[in-house]
Amino acid sequence: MTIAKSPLRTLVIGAGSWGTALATAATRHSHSLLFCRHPDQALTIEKHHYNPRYLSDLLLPLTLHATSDISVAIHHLQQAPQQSLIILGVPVIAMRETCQQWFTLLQQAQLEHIPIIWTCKGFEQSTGALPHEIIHQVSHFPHTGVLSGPSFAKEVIQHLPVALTVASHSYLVQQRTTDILHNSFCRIYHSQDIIGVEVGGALKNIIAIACGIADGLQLGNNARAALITRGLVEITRLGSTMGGDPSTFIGLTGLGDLVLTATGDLSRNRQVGLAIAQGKTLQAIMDSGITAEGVRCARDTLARATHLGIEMPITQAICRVLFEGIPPKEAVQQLLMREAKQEI
Ligand SMILES: NC(=O)C1=CN([C@@H]2O[C@H](COP(=O)(O)OP(=O)(O)OC[C@H]3O[C@@H](n4cnc5c(N)ncnc54)[C@H](O)[C@@H]3O)[C@@H](O)[C@H]2O)C=CC1
Ligand SMILES: O=C(CO)COP(=O)(O)O
Repeated sequence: MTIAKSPLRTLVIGAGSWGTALATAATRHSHSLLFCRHPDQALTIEKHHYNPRYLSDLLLPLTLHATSDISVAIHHLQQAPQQSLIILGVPVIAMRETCQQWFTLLQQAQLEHIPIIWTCKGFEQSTGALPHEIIHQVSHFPHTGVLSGPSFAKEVIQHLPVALTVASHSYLVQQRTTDILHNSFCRIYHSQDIIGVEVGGALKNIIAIACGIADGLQLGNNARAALITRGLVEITRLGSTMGGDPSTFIGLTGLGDLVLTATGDLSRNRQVGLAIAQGKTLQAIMDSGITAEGVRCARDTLARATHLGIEMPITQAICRVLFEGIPPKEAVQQLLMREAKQEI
């Protein structure tokens, strides 16, 4: 079926790198509209087919449309409410505000039955809530889920192969996400483990920072492999205590995303680690406007782990470096010099 004849419609809210990439992937099987906060951004995408603020060197498909007008976005969904999907592509820091604004509008337009998926990775700072908890606090919309997995936006815009997991208790969410995003370069897997998927996505960012630091200090391949493996143990320990299925953490959204961001230089969290190892201050790094959710997540995770009595030595070491100013080399020594113990 040609796109002109497709009944499917996608609205992506949040025109950062990942929102732009997913809106691009969605043009394969649906009429895809990207909602931008800034009118100039929407105009440039419409007229010149690139996002002037994110990944601006990549050309976007002519079939991708953009708007900064909320009424246009709502009208887009009203054209085919039974065939639509909404993707929330904003970071966790903007999740509550975005949901509060949009869910009211969707309800007023009687569009609350449209499946909604989100992509953010982390805990809300003020409440410690996971994204699905924010969603449920704001609304009781029936068809919601999380989309996650190892995926650099740049590669997705370039149509390089990627595999993602959508976790939801709603069959409609899984089916609509698959109908719209599953194609010859993008595989969609299904899961019901929302907590496991969300916790894996949030915590891998902390280990990506740790690997960036280790690589920046030139500690070698052995050190990186140890950090990834022991990092996965930490993620699984906390994640399963929080209610995630232990097997989720060795899947795409756990180990998969961990390997990607711990080793791939496109990862902003890894870049934070590399910059810290070069002696840059956290303040200077964050002032550059980089979205690196592992920084906030490290503090929130450590607080949660301490509360639950769970040991997370790598996370603790990262917090010492990021927030207490301990030199990275000293934190490495402290990690290595802990008492020998049983591996499993
Ligand atoms: N970039 C990537 O490759 C991937 C990112 N993700 C996740 O997707 C989420 C979004 O990431 P990116 O697009 O990379 O971030 P980004 O920094 O590139 O873009 C963030 C977007 O959110 C919007 N935004 C920020 N604050 C807002 C607010 N208060 N209200 C409304 N909109 C706001 C910005 O205008 C921007 O469009 C993050 O949680 C990230 O972890 C997931 C997979 C891949
Ligand atoms: O989550 C990501 C890929 O799956 C993107 O990682 P960064 O946020 O570290 O860039």
